[in-house]
Amino acid sequence: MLTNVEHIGIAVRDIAASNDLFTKLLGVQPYKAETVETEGVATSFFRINQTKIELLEALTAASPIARFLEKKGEGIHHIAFEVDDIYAEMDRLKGEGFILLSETPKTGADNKLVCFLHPKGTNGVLIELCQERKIATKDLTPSH
Ligand SMILES: CC[C@@H](C(=O)O)C(=O)SCCNC(=O)CCNC(=O)[C@H](O)C(C)(C)COP(=O)(O)OP(=O)(O)OC[C@H]1O[C@@H](n2cnc3c(N)ncnc32)[C@H](O)[C@@H]1OP(=O)(O)O
Ligand SMILES: [Co+2]
Repeated sequence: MLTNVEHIGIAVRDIAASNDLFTKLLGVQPYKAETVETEGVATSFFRINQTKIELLEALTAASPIARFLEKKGEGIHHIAFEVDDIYAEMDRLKGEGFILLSETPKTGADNKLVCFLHPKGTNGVLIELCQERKIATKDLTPSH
């Protein structure tokens, strides 16, 4: 099940300049910055109540963000939905005919499991599914 919008991803050319811009716009500073090597991106995150904004700058020419900036310029790059069970959602959405961009979940920011749906199958909007990694409850039970 999709439970809520987890974040909105915005592609930017210069994350330092955009951090200043979004700090002025939102009235809060980014609460974290993270490099995600597998996607070739530097990110920063802003939060207002439950709403999260992810700024993304390309670190390599092969990054999806570099290609996006080249073709479309800066702007909204993706919408990420939190899911309770990413494997179940990937199966369900594949069954509904959506195009998954990976067969298995990848590791995203915050060590979450993520999977993308191709924008060609979603009215031109890149969709990210993301799920918190679950810690087995037995790992939290104190041993006696
Ligand atoms: C930080 C980690 C993580 C998190 O935890 O939050 C992230 O958010 S990572 C974000 C960056 N990673 C990704 O975007 C991974 C998924 N994306 C991809 O695999 C690719 O970008 C793509 C969607 C498959 C497109 O790649 P490719 O086919 O190589 O690029 P093209 O430039 O040729 O695009 C083809 C086609 O698709 C359109 N497009 C591309 N990106 C988007 C987009 N974000 N939104 C809407 N449309 C998009 C592009 O314009 C092309 O259209 P046409 O020109 O009409 O063919
Ligand atoms: Co994202």
